[in-house]
Order: sequence, then structure tokens, then C-alpha cells
Amino acid sequence: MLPTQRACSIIRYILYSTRYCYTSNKLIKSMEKTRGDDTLVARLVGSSVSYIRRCLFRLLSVGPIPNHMAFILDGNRRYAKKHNLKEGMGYRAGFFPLMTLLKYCYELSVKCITIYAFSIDNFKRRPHEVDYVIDLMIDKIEGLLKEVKTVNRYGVRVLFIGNLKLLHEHFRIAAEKVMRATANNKQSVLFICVAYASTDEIVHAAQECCEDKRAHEGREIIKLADVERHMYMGTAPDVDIVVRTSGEMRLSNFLVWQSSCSLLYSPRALWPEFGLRHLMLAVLMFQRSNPYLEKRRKQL
Ligand SMILES: CC(C)=CCC/C(C)=C/CC/C(C)=C/COP(=O)(O)OP(=O)(O)O
Repeated sequence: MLPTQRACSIIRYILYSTRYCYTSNKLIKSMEKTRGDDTLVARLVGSSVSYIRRCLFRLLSVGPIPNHMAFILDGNRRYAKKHNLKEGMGYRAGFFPLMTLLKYCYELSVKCITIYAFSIDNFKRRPHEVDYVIDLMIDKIEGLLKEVKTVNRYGVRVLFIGNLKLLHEHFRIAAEKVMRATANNKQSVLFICVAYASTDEIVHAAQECCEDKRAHEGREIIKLADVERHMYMGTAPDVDIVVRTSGEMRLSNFLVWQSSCSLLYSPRALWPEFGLRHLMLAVLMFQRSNPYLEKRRKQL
């Protein structure tokens, strides 16, 4: 079979099987493994899949696109267990869909993305597990710094939010470098919640409000807008949808304040399995509920 004929049959196969639309990279990798040097076919498949994806995104964009999507990356350890991987490898596996998700959200023009990377509660895990995740994040953040030109080309501003004092200095320095390097980007914002808990954020905002009040004698009443201004994510747009993988329906102290009028979507997939199909379903669910959510927001 000629390579082009082979490519055509593969593309036909992709068209019939949406499953492979979102695991294009897996498909390409397995093709490269089995067919050795046939990278032309792999490239053809890759560009066809991204073409199909862009077409699907065009269709989705006929309806409203969420301004702000938030993700709870749940199920990394269960993924490692399910695939007999070493402890910790689940987190590594969880980094890959994160990068793909950011790319898709950029293509869909989602303005703001928030991820729950590490909660204050997560510090209660076994010390070597905590160290593993934090070291992995430092490693990835430093990797991001090396690729900062690409991040800036996409116009993504990266902000780390949470009680950053609880983190190792090494982490804080790397995070601050990324925040500084992307500070002028305006296309979209990526909030990475680390050492984060909603209750901690609210207490912190209330404390800052009181300090403000003390500094400006005479301002007796604290208004909603004052508290909101002091939240870690400031005046970011309302969260439209919170996605929590692994079928769990809890917020676990994540964006409790900001999600009073948000949709909660909880696919059964574990975080490392999250892909295009789930993202598209999340957007479709948002589009279906948006008129109701808008109405509720106006009533507040
Ligand atoms: C640079 C950067 C932001 C990297 C992010 C890396 C990453 C995937 C972090 C997830 C950390 C975490 C505690 C997830 C919860 O899953 P879990 O361990 O609770 O899984 P389980 O529910 O199966 O136990």
C-alpha cells in the first residue's frame, strides 16, 4: 500500500471514530512505534486531526464560549494504580493533558482558565508524596520559563494564586519569574492555584479589607465589592463552569466564593484521561445551561 493510500485509510478511520480524535497524539506515537520511519503518515494524520478539531471548535463557537473555566485535576493516583505505574507517575501523566487542555482552550478563545494544582489540604499527604508533586511542579515551571517565548506568543498571562508563603522558596522564586515574564500578556489568563483553599482565600480577603478600613478611617462598612477586590484572583470574570474529573461531585474548598452561579461538570474520566471529548461536552453543557446561569447572576 502506498503511504498516501495508507494515510487516507487512517484518516477515514479517524473520521469514523471520534475516540481517536482526542487521542491523536497517542495514535501518532503508536504509529511511529509500529511503522518505524513512516513519519510522513504520522504528520498527515496529525494535521488531519487538528483540522477536524478546528472544524469542531468552529461549530461550538456558534454558541457562547465560557469566559472562565476551572478544573479540579482529580484521579491522578487512581490512574497510576489502574495502570500499575509507580506511585507519583500519575501526577506526571496528569501534566500532559494539562498542556493539551491549555492549547484547546486557547483555540476556543476561553479567556480565563483556573486549575487546582495543589490544595492546602494536600500538605497532609505523606511527606515524600508532597515533595514529589512540588518538585514536579518546580520542574515544569522551570521548563515553562525556558519556553516563555511560546507562552508570550500565545499571549497567556500566568498567575500563581494561593497562600504562597506555605511553599518552599525555590517554588516561589520560579513562580515569581514566570509571573513577571508573562505579566504583559493580555490574550488570556491562567490561574494556577497552589497551597490554595477557598476558606483561606476568604479569610485573607477579609483581613485585607479590615487593614484597608483601618488605614482609611471613616470607611465603616465592608461591601461585597471590597471583599472581591481582595480575593486572590481579584476581579477575574465569574467562573462559568467547574470541571472535576473522576466522577466526584464535590468542590473540596475550591473557588467556593466564585462559583455560586457556576455549572459543575464531573466526567467519569480520571484527570490523565481527560481529553477533547470531555472538554467539548463541558462547553456544550455550559451552552445548554447558560440562559439559566445568566438569569441567576442578574438576580444576585
Ligand atoms: C506545573 C503544574 C501546575 C503541574 C500540575 C501537575 C499535577 C497534575 C498536579 C495534580 C496534583 C494533585 C494533588 C491532584 C489530585 O489528584 P489525586 O492525587 O488526589 O488523585 P486521586 O484522587 O486518585 O487520589
